[in-house]
Amino acid sequence: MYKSGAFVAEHVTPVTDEQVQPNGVDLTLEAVFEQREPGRIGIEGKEVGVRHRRREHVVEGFGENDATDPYYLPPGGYVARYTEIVRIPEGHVGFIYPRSSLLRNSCMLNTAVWDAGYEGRGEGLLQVHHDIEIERGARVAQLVLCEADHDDVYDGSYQGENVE
Ligand SMILES: O=c1ccn([C@H]2C[C@H](O)[C@@H](COP(=O)(O)OP(=O)(O)OP(=O)(O)O)O2)c(=O)[nH]1
Repeated sequence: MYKSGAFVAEHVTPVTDEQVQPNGVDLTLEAVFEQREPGRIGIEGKEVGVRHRRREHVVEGFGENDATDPYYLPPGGYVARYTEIVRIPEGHVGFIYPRSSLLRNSCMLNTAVWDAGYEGRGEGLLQVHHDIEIERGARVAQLVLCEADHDDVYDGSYQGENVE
């Protein structure tokens, strides 16, 4: 059974009333990264290739704008990091869906499974199929939690990621 947005909100920090939806909690965009070096998925182990944080105001041909300008993203694949720290409680599994306004603007957020016991500021693959502007701090995704059986809890290399 999927849990209510109010329940999900207890496991997201920080969270405002505006982010709490009937069935989940909206997550906001903290940063956008562009991959510069190859990564590697091995039979044992994996490596994330070098990525560079994209500046908010890169607009081809328009020079430097104000630091408060939104991200201007031409078509391509980007790694999006969420602002909020998410904790997946035991007895649950998390899924993130893109905000539908992204799809309606020819963009997609690809996501994987959020394991019971995971805590951190996670990331997703932002596919841009048509130029789009996204403000830092804008809602881009929705986290939902579903009750789930499991044996162990998450103890992988991304545990505690991006949490100072
Ligand atoms: O779209 C997603 C999906 C999951 N996660 C977080 C939560 C999840 O619990 C953790 C690890 O995900 P996964 O188990 O898929 O990573 P892996 O590639 O198998 O690495 P590891 O073996 O270190 O867990 O990353 C994200 O940040 N984004």
